[in-house]
Amino acid sequence: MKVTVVGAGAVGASCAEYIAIKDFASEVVLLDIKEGYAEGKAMDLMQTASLNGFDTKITGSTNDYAKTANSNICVITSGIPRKPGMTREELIGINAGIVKTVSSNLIKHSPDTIIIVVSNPMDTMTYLVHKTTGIPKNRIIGMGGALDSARFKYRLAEALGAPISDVDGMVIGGHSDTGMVPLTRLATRNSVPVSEFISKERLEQVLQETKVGGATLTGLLGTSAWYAPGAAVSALVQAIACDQKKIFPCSVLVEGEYGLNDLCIGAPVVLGKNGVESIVEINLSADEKAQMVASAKGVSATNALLEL
Ligand SMILES: NC(=O)c1ccc[n+]([C@@H]2O[C@H](COP(=O)([O-])OP(=O)(O)OC[C@H]3O[C@@H](n4cnc5c(N)ncnc54)[C@H](O)[C@@H]3O)[C@@H](O)[C@H]2O)c1
Ligand SMILES: O=C(O)C[C@H](O)C(=O)O
Repeated sequence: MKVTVVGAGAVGASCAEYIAIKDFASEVVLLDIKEGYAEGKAMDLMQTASLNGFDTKITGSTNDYAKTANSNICVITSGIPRKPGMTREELIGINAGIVKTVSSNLIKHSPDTIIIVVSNPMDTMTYLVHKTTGIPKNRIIGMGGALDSARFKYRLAEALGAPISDVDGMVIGGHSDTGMVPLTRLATRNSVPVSEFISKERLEQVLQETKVGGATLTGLLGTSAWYAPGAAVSALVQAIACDQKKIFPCSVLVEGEYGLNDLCIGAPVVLGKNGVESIVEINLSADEKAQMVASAKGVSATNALLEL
């Protein structure tokens, strides 16, 4: 199993590290445009192998896509992150050009690859990859919901005073400060609805904290987060590489699912060796459906800014 990660910055390196530590891939290629940067990160990570006990071979490349040839999975993290006070949508001007060039180079060398898009604004960047590469929709996956759901579980556990492993919950919709749809109605503590443990008001606070999870970290760090994003990407890569058939909310092209068309947006999907094996349509309440429609409107408005 060969995995390429484009962008050896904060998220790309964290993602490569988690993939290596889980030890399911034979090879990870890190590629960056900055001279020597990916090679340096790869060497540093390889020097953790004997300490962390993995055999995954990590190599670096300065913009040489020949080294990525025949990758089974390619992750795109190249592009600029936001600064405090910015929205993810404001990154479109620079990141669209980067994602378009990078995805085209990847496909040239790995025509059968599955692409995971991370660069922001992620739903729009995922749509851009659809529009410009023409590869089948099951092989283009945007990472956002897996991260947002992890943050949701963190906030739920905090509110419940429970261990995170006791909590389950999912966030669908767009990966934006206003577009996320945390499914509080379906969240559970060991299969008991969380509403049985905490008040409506506290649950509303959890929902709001989840939606601005990325912005909160950006305010604290001065740039956006990388540990949980890297871990979320590595979980998707592992589900595909190991054909786990696990459900994750991912940004995928919807063609009628949830009543939506012609955009990529977060929905629960089964991930396996073919990438998106299926989109799972869960029964949403009228309010949740309305939130999905509003979220889709926001994503489509950003998509309209693309020069396709
Ligand atoms: N979808 C998500 O949940 C999620 C989570 C975190 C970050 N992000 C996004 O991921 C992106 C990367 O964030 P980061 O914190 O790693 O940023 P970073 O600045 O640390 O790293 C980005 C890297 O991309 C490289 N790069 C730029 N143009 C390139 C090109 N054409 N080819 C190859 N490499 C190129 C840069 O040299 C840099 O090393 C940002 O757009 C950020 O908003 C998304
Ligand atoms: O918040 C950001 O800009 C980065 C990422 O989308 C995140 O949610 O951490």
